[in-house]
Amino acid sequence: MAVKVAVAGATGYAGGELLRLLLAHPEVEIGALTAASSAGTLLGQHQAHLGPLSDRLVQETTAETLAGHDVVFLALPHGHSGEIAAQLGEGTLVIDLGADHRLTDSSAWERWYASEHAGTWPYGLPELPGARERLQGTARIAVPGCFPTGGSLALAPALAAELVLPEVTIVSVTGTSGAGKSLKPHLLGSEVMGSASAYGVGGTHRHTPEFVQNLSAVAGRAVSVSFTPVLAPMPRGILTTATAPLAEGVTLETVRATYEKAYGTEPFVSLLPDGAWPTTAATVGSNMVTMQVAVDSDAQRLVVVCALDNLTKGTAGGAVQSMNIALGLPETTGLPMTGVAP
Ligand SMILES: NC(=O)C1=CN([C@@H]2O[C@H](COP(=O)(O)OP(=O)(O)OC[C@H]3O[C@@H](n4cnc5c(N)ncnc54)[C@H](OP(=O)(O)O)[C@@H]3O)[C@@H](O)[C@H]2O)C=CC1
Ligand SMILES: CC(=O)N[C@@H](CCC(=O)OP(=O)(O)O)C(=O)O
Repeated sequence: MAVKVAVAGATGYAGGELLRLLLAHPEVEIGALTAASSAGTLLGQHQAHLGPLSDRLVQETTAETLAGHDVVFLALPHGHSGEIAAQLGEGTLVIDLGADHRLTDSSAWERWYASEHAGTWPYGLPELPGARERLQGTARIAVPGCFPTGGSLALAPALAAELVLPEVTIVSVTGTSGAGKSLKPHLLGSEVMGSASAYGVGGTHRHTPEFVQNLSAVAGRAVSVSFTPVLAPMPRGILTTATAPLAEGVTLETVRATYEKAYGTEPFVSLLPDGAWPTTAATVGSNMVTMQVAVDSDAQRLVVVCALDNLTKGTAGGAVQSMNIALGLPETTGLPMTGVAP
C-alpha cells in the first residue's frame, strides 16, 4: 500500500523540491498540500515545475488538514513546526525541514534562535556515525541545515580518526535559494547578480552550533568551528571548503584511505578520483555530495572540498532519504544520484 504523505509549506522552495522528488518516488501517494497566505490558491500558481500537481488546491496548515497521513513533511519557517507537530500523533512520521528540532542543547537554541526550544528529534544525516540506527522506525526526524550537511560530512572522517586537531574552519559558497522565497533586500537581483558577498561573518551564523554539535559528537571532544557563508549569484548549490590543522605525521595517503573507508559504501557521497574537484553544477537536482581531499603540506592543514545541491541533499533529498530509512524502504528509493551537465 502506498505511503500517504502531506507537505506543509508546499509553495516554498523546499516544499517545491520535496514534491518534485516525491512525484518520482514509487512508494508514495501525495496527499494534502498546505501553506499560509497561499491557502485557497492552486499549486501551479506557485510551482511551475510541478505539472502533475498543478491543479491541486493549497490548503491551510492545520492539524486537521495534515491528519490521516502516514508522513507529514513540515517545510515551514523556523519556529512553526513545534506546535503543529505536537498535534500529530506518534503514528505519523513527522519530518521537520526547518531548524526547530535539530539542536540537542536548549540553551544553544535559545541563544541562536532567541525563542523557546521545541525539543530534539533524531537527526537526519544518515552518513554520520550512529545516525542510521537512530532513524530506523522513528516517528520524528529533524532534517539538517544545508550548510551543516556538507561541512559535517567533509570533516567527520578526519575528526573521528583524529587526523586533525579539533579546530576547524569552514567556508561555504551558497546559491540564493537557501534563503527561501520571501523577499529580502540583499537578495534582489540587482544586489546579487555579478557579485559575491560574505554574511553571517565572525561566528554569527546560526548554523554554527549545529556544526559544533555534529563535529564534537564524531570527535568525542569539543570542536571549535569558524564558519563563514558566502552568497554567490546562482540559484542552487553549496560549495564548501573545510580545513583543519593536521595531526603529527598524517599524510595524504592516510587521509584518502580514511575517507575511502568512511564513504566507500555510502550511496550519496562520492569521493572523486584524484585530481577532480567538486562543482555545484554537477550536483544540481541530485542527492549527491561530491568530495575531494588534499593535504597542504607547507601549511600542515587538511583541505576538504565538497559540493551539494542545497535544496536536494541539503534539504528535501536528505528528508526523503531519512524517510526511506525510518519506513524501512531501501534508502535510495526515489532519489536522483546523477546531476545535469553541462
Ligand atoms: N531553502 C533551502 O535551501 C533550505 C530550507 N530549509 C528550511 O526549510 C524551511 C522552508 O524553507 P523555504 O522553502 O526555503 O522557505 P520559503 O520561504 O520558500 O517557503 C516557506 C513556506 O512556508 C509557508 N509558510 C510561511 N509561514 C507559514 C505559517 N505560519 N504556517 C504555515 N505555512 C507557512 C509558505 O507559504 P505561503 O506561500 O502561504 O507564504 C511557504 O510555503 C525553512 O525552515 C528553511 O529554513 C532547510 C534547508 C535548506
Ligand atoms: C543563502 C541563505 O540565506 N541561506 C540560508 C540557509 C538556510 C538553511 O539551509 O537552513 P535553515 O534555515 O533551515 O537552517 C542562511 O544562511 O540562513
